[in-house]
Amino acid sequence: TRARVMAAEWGYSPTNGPDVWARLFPQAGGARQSPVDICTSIASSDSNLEMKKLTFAYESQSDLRILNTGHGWKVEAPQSGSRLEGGPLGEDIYQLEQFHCHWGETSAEGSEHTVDGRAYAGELHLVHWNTTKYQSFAEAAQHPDGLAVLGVFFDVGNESNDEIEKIVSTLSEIKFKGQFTDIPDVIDPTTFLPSGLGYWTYLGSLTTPPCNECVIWIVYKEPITVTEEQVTYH
Ligand SMILES: COc1ccc(N[C@H](NS(N)(=O)=O)Oc2ccccc2)cc1OC
Ligand SMILES: [Zn+2]
Repeated sequence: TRARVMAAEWGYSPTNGPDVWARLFPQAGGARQSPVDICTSIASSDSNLEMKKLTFAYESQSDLRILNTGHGWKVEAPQSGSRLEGGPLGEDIYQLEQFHCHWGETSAEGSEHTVDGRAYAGELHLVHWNTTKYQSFAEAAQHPDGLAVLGVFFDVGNESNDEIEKIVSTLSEIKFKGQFTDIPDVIDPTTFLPSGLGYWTYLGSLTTPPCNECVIWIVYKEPITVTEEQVTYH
């Protein structure tokens, strides 16, 4: 039936959106689903998180492939030389796999997480997987400590972000879902991170189907500034 056909293509409308994802993707009905609203008044500061500082090391890469996923863009950036560790990640080392962005029709909305009910213009996700315990990204995505995703909020301001511009400037070549192209510039993921490194962390899930409950979320408190053009659909 049409309803079944619609549900097979998940999205964000009333007939195929988050409220019905659990029909096709059972994990979407789970107890640790993302995104969440971060209530800063009940977020507790955890002293042993400070003890083991979160540290990261990335490589610079050029000719990265960017894909239009139909729900945003994704840059495949497997970096065997990258390391994310410490903080909430225990003794395990996580490696960068890809990064992608969520944004909205206007700069009034677009982020997946909200902070005390407030949405940001967009949100960048740097996705890492646990190479200490698992042999592949796909395997890691089946385990509760398999993935670690760094979230960085976008605030709209007057200055553009040069690194984001390297990505956004290629979007005109991939207007349709499934299209991809290579980013000629050298990209250093370190430059996406805010200067203030305070963060919130919680155990959650992929925010889209299949909604696997396999993500240790690390959401930076400080947004980075981009221009309106850099975070809105054209
Ligand atoms: C099986 O592996 C995955 C399957 C699906 C997603 N979706 C992802 N979820 S998120 N926001 O939690 O990273 O969302 C997007 C949205 C736009 C572009 C790319 C990803 C991520 C996965 O691995 C990270
Ligand atoms: Zn995401």
